[in-house]
This record gives sequence, structure tokens and C-alpha cells, in this order.
Amino acid sequence: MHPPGADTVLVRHGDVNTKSNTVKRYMEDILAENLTALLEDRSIPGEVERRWNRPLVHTDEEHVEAATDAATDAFGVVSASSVLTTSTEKDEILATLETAARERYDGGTFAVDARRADKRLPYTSEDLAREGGTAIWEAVEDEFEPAVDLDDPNLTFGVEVREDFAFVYLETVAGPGGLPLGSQEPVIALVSGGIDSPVAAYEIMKRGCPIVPAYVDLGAYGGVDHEARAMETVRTLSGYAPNFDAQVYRIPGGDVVELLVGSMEEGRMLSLRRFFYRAAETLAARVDANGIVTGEAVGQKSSQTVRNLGVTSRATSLPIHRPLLTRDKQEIVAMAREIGTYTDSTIDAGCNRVAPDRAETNARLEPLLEAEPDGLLERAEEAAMNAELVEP
Ligand SMILES: Nc1ncnc2c1ncn2[C@@H]1O[C@H](COP(=O)(O)OP(=O)(O)OP(=O)(O)O)[C@@H](O)[C@H]1O
Repeated sequence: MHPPGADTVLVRHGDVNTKSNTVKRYMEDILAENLTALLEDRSIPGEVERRWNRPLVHTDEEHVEAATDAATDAFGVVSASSVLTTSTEKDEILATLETAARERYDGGTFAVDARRADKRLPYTSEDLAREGGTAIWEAVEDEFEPAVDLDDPNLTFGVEVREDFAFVYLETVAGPGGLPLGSQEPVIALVSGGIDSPVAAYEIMKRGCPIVPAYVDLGAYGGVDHEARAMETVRTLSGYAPNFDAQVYRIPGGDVVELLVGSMEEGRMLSLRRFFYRAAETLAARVDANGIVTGEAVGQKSSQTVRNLGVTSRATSLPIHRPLLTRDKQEIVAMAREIGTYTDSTIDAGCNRVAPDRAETNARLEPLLEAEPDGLLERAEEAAMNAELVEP
């Protein structure tokens, strides 16, 4: 809901504010570009105004809520509101609250949440909250009995007074937080057709890292459904980052999977992970990426015991980022639903099919290397060099 006449989106960021002025300016520029791209991608008319601390999106009343929703899909944004802009004159703010109350407050409880950035103003936030509350009360009391609830109101009238303008709003929509995408270095995202890896990729994007998605084609053990799902999740992720390349590197891995299944029993999943990591490392060198992100979590699978993660990680000298390391499956599923990468179809394909009946949970590097086919990592490097770029 927005106040009548609202035509602007007030965007709030969080961690960007903790930066030095130079870094903050740099990050605010990136955020403005990303906001513009999101609006364009969704055909929402709007212009982004770069302002210190609070970027604004100028649009029209018809599109203001869609623009607010788009802004809250931008990484780095903590929240956004559809706002009506007024001067910093207290009387004008109170009159705006009165009008908003007449048009939008039709019962239940209310509160005023007032803040001011400029402490030199001739009134305090408390003055605004108190006098605003009275103005709202008097605007509606002939229609119904208003009630104030400061803890859990049905409707919150927000007022934010900045140096030159004041903004009045009725709703605060939460964004992902984090840092603007592109403010950190890119990483290779190993994406499978599973639930976890897209969530992990989203999490690292949230911290500002663009992803270079890589899918390992598992041949007969993967299949078109598996790959299609991986591609679909990348498409969904790219909706959050329309100004970033979303093409996927498809790394050929079918032959290696056949080889591992035919030659190894207990440690085969671990050698397959080593193949993944080394291929990702080679790809990273190709595209100038600086790390690898996976959807692994401690103990979620036999290949993800702490010991096995330690052993398999030795296949690369690049850092492997595992944002879901300590998450429970239920939490990950909830996150996948939230960001739109969850689908109900749990395709029985991919690594599940490669897994042996008795999997290694307690590997040691030396015996694993002995059991592993010779030249596995060289094959991974070659596969990464042969990876083709595909549209998700
Ligand atoms: N075919 C693949 N291509 C690229 N990366 C993969 C592939 N399979 C697995 N991975 C990576 O290895 C991690 C651990 O593999 P795991 O066997 O748990 O995956 P999964 O269950 O198939 O998928 P997810 O972890 O996405 O639910 C994944 O989170 C993903 O980052």
C-alpha cells in the first residue's frame, strides 16, 4: 500500500553504509546501475536518482509498487518504500499524514514511525510521531474509533525526514540486504539440478559477487531433465541480475563419470567432487574468477562430512565458498522457495545416481588418490578447457 499520489521509491541499503565515503560512493553507483537494469528488465518506467545514503526511483503512481518490488530484488537493498515526497516543513508533513489517513486508514490500529536524518531541524522525531499521531487521529475519528498500537499496529505511517525532503510511506518492503552485485569479484558457481546450489549461488551474489555458472554434464547419469532444471534455476537467478551475463559453462563430464563408476566403489563421489573443483579452477583461470561456490553443507551427504570436504578440497588451490555450510535442509528449501528456484519435481538424477551403495564418509587423501583413475585432474582441466557456453 502507498500514500495517495506516491510516485517515488525510497531505497535503503545497509552494509554499504558501513564503508568509507569513497567505497560507499562506488557501491552506490553500482547499486544505481543495478536498479536501473531491474526496472528496464521488467518494463517499469522509472529513473534512478543517486543520492547519498538513500537512492530514489522516480516513477508514477501506477508503477510505484512494482518499482518498489523491483528495488527489493536488488542485492544490497535492505528495504524500500513507495513514498510521497514533501518539504521538511512540519505542517506539510502533518497535512500529508492527514490526507494519507483519510484515504488509506479504515480501521484497526495504527502507529507513526518517524525518523530524521538532519538533527538541525526545529523538531524532533518524537514531536513528529506525537503530532502526526494526533493529525491522523483527528482525520478519521468521525468515521471510526482509531486506536494506537505502538508494538504491533495494523498500519504504520512512516516519515523519514532527510536534509532537503521528507518522505511519507505506509509500507516497508524487505530486500535481500548484502552488497550491490558487481561490487566484489566474480566466482564460479557450480550449479547442479538440485535445490542447494542455486541457493548458494544466490547467497554469494547477495554479497556482491557476480557468478559464472558452471554445470557439469554427467552424461547418462545426468540427463536432459537434470540439465534443464539447472538451466532453469540459472534463469531465475539472472532475473535478479539482468545486467550481468548469465550464460552457463557446460563442462563435459559423462566419460569421467562412466570411468569412476566402472573403476571405483566407495570413494567415487569424492573423486567426482575433485573433478568438479579442478574443472572449476581451470574455468576460473579462463574467465578471471576468484573462487568457487557450491551448495554443500556439513554432513548433508556422505561426501560432505568435515573430513571429506577437507580431503576433496585439496584438488584446488582456489577457495571454495560454501554459504550453506551450516544450514539445515529445511532452511535451504525455504530459501529456495523464497527466491523462486525451488521446484516440486525432485528429479532422481545427477549425483544421486552416481552414488555407490556404500559411500566413503571418512576418507584420507593418499588411499583416495591411489584408488582414483590416473590423470583425473588433468582430465578435469581438459574438460574445463572444452566447456561450451550455453544460454540458460
Ligand atoms: N552436475 C553438476 N554440475 C555442477 N556442479 C555440481 C553438479 N553436481 C553437484 N554439483 C556441485 O556440488 C555440490 C554438491 O553436490 P550434491 O551431490 O550435494 O549436489 P546435488 O544434490 O545434485 O545438488 P544440490 O547441492 O544443488 O542440491 C552442489 O551443491 C553443486 O555445487
